[in-house]
Amino acid sequence: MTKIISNLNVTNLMVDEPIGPDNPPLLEPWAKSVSDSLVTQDILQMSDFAVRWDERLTDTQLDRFVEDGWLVLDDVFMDKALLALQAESGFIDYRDAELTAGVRVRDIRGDRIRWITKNFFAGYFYLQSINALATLFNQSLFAGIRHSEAHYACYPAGFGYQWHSDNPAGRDERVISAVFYLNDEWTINDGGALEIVDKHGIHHNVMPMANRLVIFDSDLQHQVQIAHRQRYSIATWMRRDGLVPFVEEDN
Ligand SMILES: O=C(O)CCC(=O)C(=O)O
Ligand SMILES: [Fe+2]
Repeated sequence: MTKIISNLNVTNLMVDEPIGPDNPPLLEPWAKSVSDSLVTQDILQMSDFAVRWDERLTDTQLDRFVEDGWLVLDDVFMDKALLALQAESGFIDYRDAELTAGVRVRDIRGDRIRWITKNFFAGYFYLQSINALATLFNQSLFAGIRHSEAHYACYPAGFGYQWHSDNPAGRDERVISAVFYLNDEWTINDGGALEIVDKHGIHHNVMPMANRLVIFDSDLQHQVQIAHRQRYSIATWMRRDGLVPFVEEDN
């Protein structure tokens, strides 16, 4: 009978340049050696999220936004960026959302969320692109936005978010809200529409379809109708205050 001889106990495992304090893992897209030498078309980059916001938003649309308080843009990002956001949204360790008081009230909002920090890849590029949009709002509407914040959100089937405005009573730091949707093939039977009341008191239903960005004045009342299917989105706020943008620890 052949005897299998293992050398596992005697041979040291050889690792080239072991990872340690002097040799950190190259996990961040902006790590120097990655951006210097390895950038290929396959690596996700900020340019994949570039949108010519000044061309996408005509003067007429901007006027309507001021007049009505809301606006919808479709086909916002290129496929690569959309796919990356969809993929990232599927791998997130979501946390229970909280109301402002820090109390979880499942009856009021059923979404599970994760704030976007530098540790996200696609989400962080998305946030930079939204900052470029905020610059356009500052230049054209004197919106006074100083930074943006965003979280991935997942509404399990059977949940929504009751009527609210994004500025709780007495607050006004949020200037403009923007929600980006990630759901392929969403139909009317899937529920989960964003119902928004415009500045004239007219109700509008917006379906949470992939690659759609709805932008609205943060003071407008809105609700998420009950979704009958898992519903993915990125809720985003452009704010006038100068707070540190990341409100949650990275761990
Ligand atoms: O997902 C949506 O359509 C809106 C979410 C929302 O209103 C919020 O998170 O404040
Ligand atoms: Fe909201």
